[in-house]
Amino acid sequence: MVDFPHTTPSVYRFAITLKFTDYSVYGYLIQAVSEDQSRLSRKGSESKQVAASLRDAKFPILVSPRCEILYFGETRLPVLVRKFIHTFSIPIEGSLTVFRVKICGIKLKSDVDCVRAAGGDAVGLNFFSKSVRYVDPESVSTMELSIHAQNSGLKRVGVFANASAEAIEKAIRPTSGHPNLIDIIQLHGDETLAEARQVESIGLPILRAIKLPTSPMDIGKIERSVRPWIDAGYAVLLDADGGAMHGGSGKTLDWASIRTWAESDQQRSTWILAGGLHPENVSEAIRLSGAARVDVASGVEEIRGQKSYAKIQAFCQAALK
Ligand SMILES: O=C(O)c1ccccc1NCC(=O)[C@H](O)[C@H](O)COP(=O)(O)O
Repeated sequence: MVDFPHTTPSVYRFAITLKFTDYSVYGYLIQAVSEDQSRLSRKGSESKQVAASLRDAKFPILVSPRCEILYFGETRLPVLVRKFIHTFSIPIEGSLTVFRVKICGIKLKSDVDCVRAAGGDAVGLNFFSKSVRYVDPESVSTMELSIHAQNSGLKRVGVFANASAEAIEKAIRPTSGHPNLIDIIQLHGDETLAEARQVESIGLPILRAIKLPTSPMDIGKIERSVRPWIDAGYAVLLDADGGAMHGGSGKTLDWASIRTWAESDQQRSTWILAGGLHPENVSEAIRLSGAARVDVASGVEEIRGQKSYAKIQAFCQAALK
């Protein structure tokens, strides 16, 4: 897996490393990539340092002599490369380089400033109208909030629940010609894979929230919930089932179960721990679950729907230590 420093988020939204051993698929890939009009370099890359030195290069895809594909895309993987991955069942070793700490449901520019100062690297803009954290995508204040988050170097994750692809697209680009309000689409409802595929056409990476029971689970239960989404190329956010409100429930998952599943996952898929985290339990949650990435909404609020700066600060400090 290649992880870039978070200092250049506007250059690299994510990097993916794929490994394969059968050289016959190599030709297929080159064809797929060039058909997709992506620029291709056959220079090798064997270390993080080499990959990092390519930061300013203009090659979104790099196939190394060791048969690794590195993709440095601004948006999702090119369609034909995705097809390639599925056709040959290539295990994805790294996936969306998303974020380490996301503070979800921000509403104010001062929330953004606080997240940035605390060391968080992503904010969630909640576009689910029934949420207490909802922000109207068509309002000027939301547009300004989004621009401020982008200028602050934070990833902007748009949270949706059961919205159609058309509605999501409209929310992301409320006026024609306006830049996207967000960088990543978080699907937090009961969307099917087929519906998510339609959302893909928008051209932004998708993060799939998987709502799990709060009680202990066996590997099979978690695996059945997450695997179809991981196989489809999405990063997953593991959240406690919040019932009709979908998210922001403040309920915790059984972290030991999550760890057992994660350790059994040979693909080492990208996943984010969410659900009931707060400044006092986040380091324990990370220790028990093995999470490398965390997300929080209600746990950094004193008044429901209103962020507490002391809590954001304490949360980030505990999560990043
Ligand atoms: O936060 C909400 O109100 C919400 C409503 C509907 C769908 C998703 C929502 N939040 C998405 C998130 O990513 C939350 O951070 C996640 O559900 C965890 O919430 P919490 O348990 O409050 O930390």
